[in-house]
Amino acid sequence: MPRYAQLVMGPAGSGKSTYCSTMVQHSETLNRSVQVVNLDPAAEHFDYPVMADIRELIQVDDVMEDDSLRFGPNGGLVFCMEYFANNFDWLEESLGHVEDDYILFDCPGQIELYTHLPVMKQLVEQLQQWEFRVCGVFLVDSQFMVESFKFISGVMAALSAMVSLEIPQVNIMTKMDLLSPKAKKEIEKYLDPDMYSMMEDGSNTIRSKKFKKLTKAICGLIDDYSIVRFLPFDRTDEEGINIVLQHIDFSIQYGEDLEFKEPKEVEEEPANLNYDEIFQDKVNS
Ligand SMILES: Nc1nc2c(ncn2[C@@H]2O[C@H](COP(=O)(O)OP(=O)(O)OP(=O)(O)O)[C@@H](O)[C@H]2O)c(=O)[nH]1
Ligand SMILES: [Mg+2]
Repeated sequence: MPRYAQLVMGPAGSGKSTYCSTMVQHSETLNRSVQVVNLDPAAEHFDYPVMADIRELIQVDDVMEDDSLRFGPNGGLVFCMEYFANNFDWLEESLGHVEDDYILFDCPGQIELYTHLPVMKQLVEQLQQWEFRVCGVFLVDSQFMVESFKFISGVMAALSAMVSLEIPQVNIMTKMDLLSPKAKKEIEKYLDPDMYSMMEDGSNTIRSKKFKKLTKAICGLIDDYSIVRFLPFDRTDEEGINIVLQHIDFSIQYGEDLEFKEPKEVEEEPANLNYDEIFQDKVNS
C-alpha cells in the first residue's frame, strides 16, 4: 500500500507553516489523520504537532556558530539541507512505516532549494523509493500577485519548482482573507488567467519594450499549454480548503486504494419468531 506526501513549498513567509496547521485541523474535522514533518532547520514558530523535526538532526544556529564553517543564515541553511540529504536514514527512522500514512512536509522558504539545488529532488526520489506518492504544493502570497508583472514572476517561481521536481504540483495563492474587496475582484482574473490579454492590457505594468517579446513568448507558452494555475486559499473558508485538498488528493490518487468498508448490516429479526402462530392468533381474534 502506498503512502502519501505533500511537499509544502514556497517563498519565505508565504504561509507554509500556517497551511500545514490549517490542513491538520481541517483533516481532523473530516476524521482523517494527517501528520506534519518540519523540514525547516531554522524554524522558530509553528503550531502543529510534529511527527519529526529536522532540528533534532541539525540546527542552523549550530552551523552558523561553527568557526570552521563560518556560514551566514542562508549558507547555513543550504549546509543543513545538504547534511539532511546525506542522512535520509534519520527521516526513515522517524517516519516509521504505517500504511496509508498521509504526511505534510513543511519546507524552508529559501527559493534556491526549489530552483537549482538538488536536495529537494533527492528528497522526492527517496520518498518515492519508500513508496510515497508525492505532490508538490507551491504557495505564493496573494498580496504579491495582484499585478501582471508580479503574477508572472510568481508563475515563474512555481514553474521552476515544477520543472525541477517532476511531480504533480498544485499551486496556491495564500492569505486570501487579507485582500481588500477590490483586490479580491482584481485577483479573479489571475486565478484563471488569460496571459495573452494580460500582455495587451494597457494598464499593466509591463512597460519595458526591450523585454516585451520575451515576456510575450513566456506568457504564450504558459497559456498555450495551461501549465500553471493557482487555487485560492483562505484559512477561514472550510469549503475552499476542502477544494484544495480534493485537488491534491486527486493528483496523488489518495483514496483509490483504501479498503472498501462494507455498510453496516441491518439487524436481522429474531430467528425464533413463529409466524404461523402469529397468523393463527390474528385469524382467531
Ligand atoms: N491573515 C492571514 N495570515 C496568514 C495566513 N497564512 C499565513 N499568515 C501569516 O503570515 C505569516 C507567515 O506565515 P508562516 O505560516 O509562518 O509562513 P511560512 O511560509 O511558514 O514562513 P517561513 O517558514 O518563515 O518561510 C504569519 O504571521 C502568519 O500568521 C493566512 O491565510 N491569512
Ligand atoms: Mg514556516
